Amino acid sequence: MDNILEVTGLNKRYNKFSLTDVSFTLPEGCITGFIGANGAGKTTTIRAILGIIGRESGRIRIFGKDLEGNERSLKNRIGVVFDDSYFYDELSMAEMKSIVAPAYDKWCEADYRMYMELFKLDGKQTISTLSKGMKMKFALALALSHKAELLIMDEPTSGLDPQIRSQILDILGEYMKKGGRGVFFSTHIISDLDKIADTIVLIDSGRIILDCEKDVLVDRHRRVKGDISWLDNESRAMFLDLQATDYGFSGITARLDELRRRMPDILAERPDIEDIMLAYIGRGK
Ligand SMILES: Nc1ncnc2c1ncn2[C@@H]1O[C@H](COP(=O)(O)OP(=O)(O)OP(=O)(O)O)[C@@H](O)[C@H]1O
Repeated sequence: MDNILEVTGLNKRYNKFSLTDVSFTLPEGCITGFIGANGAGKTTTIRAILGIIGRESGRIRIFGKDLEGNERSLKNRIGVVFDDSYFYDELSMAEMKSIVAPAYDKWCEADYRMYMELFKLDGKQTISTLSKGMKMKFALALALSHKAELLIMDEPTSGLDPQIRSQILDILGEYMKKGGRGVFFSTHIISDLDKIADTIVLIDSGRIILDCEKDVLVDRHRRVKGDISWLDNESRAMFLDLQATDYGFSGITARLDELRRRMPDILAERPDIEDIMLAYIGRGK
């Protein structure tokens, strides 16, 4: 399987924040969820990938090509959605589309009309009068109407109601049915990941701390519970995150077998992705 997107050793420095040695890949046929706390560096990473902001070092390869020197041809193959899209508020959607469409060699008016109809959007409506959900759908219609093979989206479902979110996720599922494609999207909504992500990349304070298939991630971890008297310093160290009271403990571990050997009576449950994410970023629930 080829990689659609490869980010290697990306470093970007702001005054009070740095992306440090950010590396991950998006394999063909994969939907990757990009997660992390507020301010962890998701938008900065996405902007650096797209060349919207510069970087100190690092390599970005899209469809096996460096962004530098291939910007025009690569951007033709990428659909981009930001959570606050750069639209001219005073224009109608149809006018905005007329500005965007000529930027793409493979703009497909039929696809655009199909998505506008699916989303029940009327092109004559002025952008300033659109609700957040309508704006997001319009952004998605634009991103999906030029035969893009890679979708990069920054929080495409944030602030949307469950019905619209579900519709957008279904469309992404449909989009992936055609081979050779990939989706990379940031989100705070863990149920989005449950529904459609194949792999998960977790960023914390500008560093990638997990890059893993979703199912493998969940299989590898367990929430373990037991009596407080069973814990000693060595077993405590086997948890990523541990909450203990006078009576019992509960924690996330990737070392279930070792813990079972030391404490045969522990209870082990499958954690959800949020449990695992919080354990890795060190905050606990
Ligand atoms: N142009 C800039 N100049 C200086 N600092 C910036 C700039 N843009 C972003 N930052 C800082 O970089 C850090 C990461 O911001 P970023 O928007 O990438 O986080 P995020 O993970 O997308 O957060 P959220 O989930 O809240 O959207 C923040 O501390 C932010 O203040």
